[in-house]
Amino acid sequence: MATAVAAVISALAFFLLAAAWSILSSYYLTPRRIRLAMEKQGVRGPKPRFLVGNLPDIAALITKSTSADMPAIDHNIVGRLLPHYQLWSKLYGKRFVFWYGSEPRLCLTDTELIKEFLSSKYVQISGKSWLQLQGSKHFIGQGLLMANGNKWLHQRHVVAPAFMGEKLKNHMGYMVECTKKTISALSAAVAVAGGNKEVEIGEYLTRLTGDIISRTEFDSSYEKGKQIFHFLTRLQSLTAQSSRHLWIPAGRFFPSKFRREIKSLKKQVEKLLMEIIDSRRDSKEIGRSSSYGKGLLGMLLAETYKKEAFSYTLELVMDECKTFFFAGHETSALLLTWTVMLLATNPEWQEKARSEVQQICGYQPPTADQLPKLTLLQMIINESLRLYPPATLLPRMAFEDMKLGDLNIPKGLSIWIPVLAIHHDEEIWGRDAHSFNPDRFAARSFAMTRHFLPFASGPRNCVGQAYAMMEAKVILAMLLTSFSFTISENYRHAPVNVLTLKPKHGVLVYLKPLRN
Ligand code: HEM
Repeated sequence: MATAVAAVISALAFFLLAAAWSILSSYYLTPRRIRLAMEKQGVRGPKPRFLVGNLPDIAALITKSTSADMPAIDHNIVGRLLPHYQLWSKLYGKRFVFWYGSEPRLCLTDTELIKEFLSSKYVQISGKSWLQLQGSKHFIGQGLLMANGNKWLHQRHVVAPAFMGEKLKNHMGYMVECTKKTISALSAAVAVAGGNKEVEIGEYLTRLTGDIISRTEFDSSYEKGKQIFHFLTRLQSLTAQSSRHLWIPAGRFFPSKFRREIKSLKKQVEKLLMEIIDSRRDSKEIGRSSSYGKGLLGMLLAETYKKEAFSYTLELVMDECKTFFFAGHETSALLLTWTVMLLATNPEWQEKARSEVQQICGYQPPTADQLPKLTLLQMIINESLRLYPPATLLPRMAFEDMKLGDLNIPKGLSIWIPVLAIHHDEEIWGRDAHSFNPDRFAARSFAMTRHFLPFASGPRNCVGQAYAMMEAKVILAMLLTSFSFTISENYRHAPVNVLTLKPKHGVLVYLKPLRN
């Protein structure tokens, strides 16, 4: 008996010691090693507090800068959304280290170094950090956005073809069909109001991009896909709220009032996904269908049957479906919403874009061959992505020591790329950096430069970039030939950064039908 008790006590002591060592190493020794390594190279930053780092400073600065709406429609939004970047870059230079809890982050704005860091040379030894993985565990899990190393490489290789070439062109039919429905809904709303109606356009565009991605993923099971996405939207918001304390030691074990709802939503989503998956398998097995479906889900299901070293499990298929919904729907809706706001406040550009669309497409929805000819529209979209990039930041962690230009980056340091600040930098874009001037993209090559990062760059850039551009052009072209839009006097300009860059109160515009 005494030996058994002694064994339990020593196991417990061992466990406690291991836990204490892990906490000491993660929350003190490693951060200290990284801080000293960076200080040696002259890279400094605000003084961190024990455990919380600079989080209280960041929270206080953002709370202050976003406490009120902006007094006018001003595109100079860096100080509002990244006040900590603005303050610390003035004090310590454009390279500085700050602390997200006990995670050190190197702010990097040198676009030459960023290009190198995002290149294929470093793609396998950098990626998503533990904090990011934990935060999205119950939401998008191990899908492409959160995968690292070889797993990422394999997953990317499997899904990328669904968003290229002929497959991409096949999605265009869905885009046109869904946009027609949205235009009918908007026309009906306007008709009720007697021809000039104020609408919050963001709501319509979010539903529209949700419908389109649902078709792209699930083709014939689209209605069920929409149900899934309804649950996922709630799941996304709950997981974001419940992961706020992850930076605290053992924070993931804290009781969360959302835990039960998260579990139940996750179950509901997975049940619906399994129903679609089972019906696809049945159809294929009884010979009613020759494949598992044309959409992304069909492609992924086919992968589960491959006998290769890496094959998709059903869990990973589900994570991938959730990832593509998350990554491919809100970002696109935001691009469209901000573009409508910019066109509604710049009527001369709205008219120019409309003339171009009418000249090239008449009053018909654009065809795939016509899209590259919509060059003014492309310039407008680029300028919108520059001023209001839906993804304002790119965080990546170094998994190994690496040499980046003149910098030695120690393993465990997160690189924080403030895309919004780079897009508004007067040294890069000139003195009108905060103005809406699509002409700056007239020289096509500017969009290709290392200074323009709305979709990141390198091999781990946005896999849906061509899809997003095609979708934006189709929807904007169809909206422009259906309505003219002016900004409502009730619109309040209040960009906020909650994972993505959003208009806090939506975008209120008056729509006027151009045809009966
Ligand atoms: C205007 C719309 C969009 C913007 C601004 C955008 C932006 C981005 C950015 C900045 C990244 C890199 C994120 C990071 O590594 O931290 C990314 C990755 C990704 N995007 Fe997009 N995206 C858009 C639309 C889409 C669409 C339509 C899809 C899918 C159909 C999509 C799917 C993805 C996926 C799966 C990744 C992860 C890629 C990887 O890690 O290999 N995105 N996107």
